[in-house]
Amino acid sequence: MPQPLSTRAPAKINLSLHVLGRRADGYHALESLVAFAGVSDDLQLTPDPRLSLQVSGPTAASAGHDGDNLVMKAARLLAERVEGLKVGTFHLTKRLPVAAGIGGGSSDAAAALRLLAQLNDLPLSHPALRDAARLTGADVLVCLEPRARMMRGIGEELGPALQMPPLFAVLVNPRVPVETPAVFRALGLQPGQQLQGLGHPSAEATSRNDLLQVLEATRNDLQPPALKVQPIIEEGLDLVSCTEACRLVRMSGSGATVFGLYDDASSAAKAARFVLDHRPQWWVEATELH
Ligand SMILES: C[C@@](CO)(OP(=O)(O)O)[C@H](O)COP(=O)(O)OP(=O)(O)OC[C@H]1O[C@@H](n2ccc(N)nc2=O)[C@H](O)[C@@H]1O
Ligand SMILES: Nc1ncnc2c1ncn2[C@@H]1O[C@H](COP(=O)(O)OP(=O)(O)O)[C@@H](O)[C@H]1O
Repeated sequence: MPQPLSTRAPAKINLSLHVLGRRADGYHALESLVAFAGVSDDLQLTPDPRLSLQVSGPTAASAGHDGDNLVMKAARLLAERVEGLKVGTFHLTKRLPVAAGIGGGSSDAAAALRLLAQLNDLPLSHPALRDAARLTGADVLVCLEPRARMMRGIGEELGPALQMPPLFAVLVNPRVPVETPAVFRALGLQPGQQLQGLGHPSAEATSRNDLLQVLEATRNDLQPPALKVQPIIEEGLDLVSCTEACRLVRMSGSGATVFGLYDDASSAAKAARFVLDHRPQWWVEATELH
């Protein structure tokens, strides 16, 4: 029996997200500082001539039919581009909430591409791998090498990995899915419409205080339209705002997950207990962002 290969698929957090306009093809041009959390899904690949997927874990049911899973989409797109690609059986342990603004599906797809790259001795810079990532979804490329960095365009322009001081965070999701296209639609931009960008400050910060100052000068432009689509997000923002020693509260991606940032791990853990005490049914995690 061949040994399985395994990797983590960490949650993606948009620390900032500026919308610069809407392209003629309907997609929105973005500028976002992306980081990755300690909480994740897990993916294993056991080599086999046939490509297949099994999904288990607490949020497996909400991830949809296995055949439509982004893990399979990414693997198929790579197999179409690399002749004789060795494949196998994927086993996904799904823990992250689905349609939550933390790119769980994108991170799973990127994890699948990393495992296939390892099995086939392909470098992560291989053009077929990067094409498969881009074609699977806008957020997949940034998840391929999950390190904090700037992301621009619709996710195809990536900056270098940033030496970011670790941020201690609480992640809060009401377990209500929010569909990304609905939030972009609620922004109400016409194709071809440009926005007056304020410009994104440099995220190359040396200390946590510097980084928090940079983040305070940024925003998530999808937060107001997401609140219109799913007003429960406001409850998450309010609860996290009430936690002790919270330095910044914001929504990630198109929601509904919101995050709070703290100076140390114990404040983040305390904040998680506070939110869970008030909303025992919600998904709440204290974690580090890198
Ligand atoms: C908003 C972000 C921010 O990181 O994250 P999430 O909230 O999904 O986590 C991403 O841009 C989401 O990326 P991803 O979830 O991969 O999007 P895709 O599947 O490619 O696109 C879903 C739909 O969202 C809209 N879309 C997506 C990205 C973009 N830059 N402009 C868009 O208008 C389009 O309507 C598209 O059909
Ligand atoms: N592996 C997967 N994990 C989560 N969702 C998936 C996966 N594969 C396909 N999907 C579909 O992708 C959509 C977006 O899911 P997800 O990546 O969790 O969203 P978000 O980026 O907003 O957190 C969902 O509607 C879901 O049905």
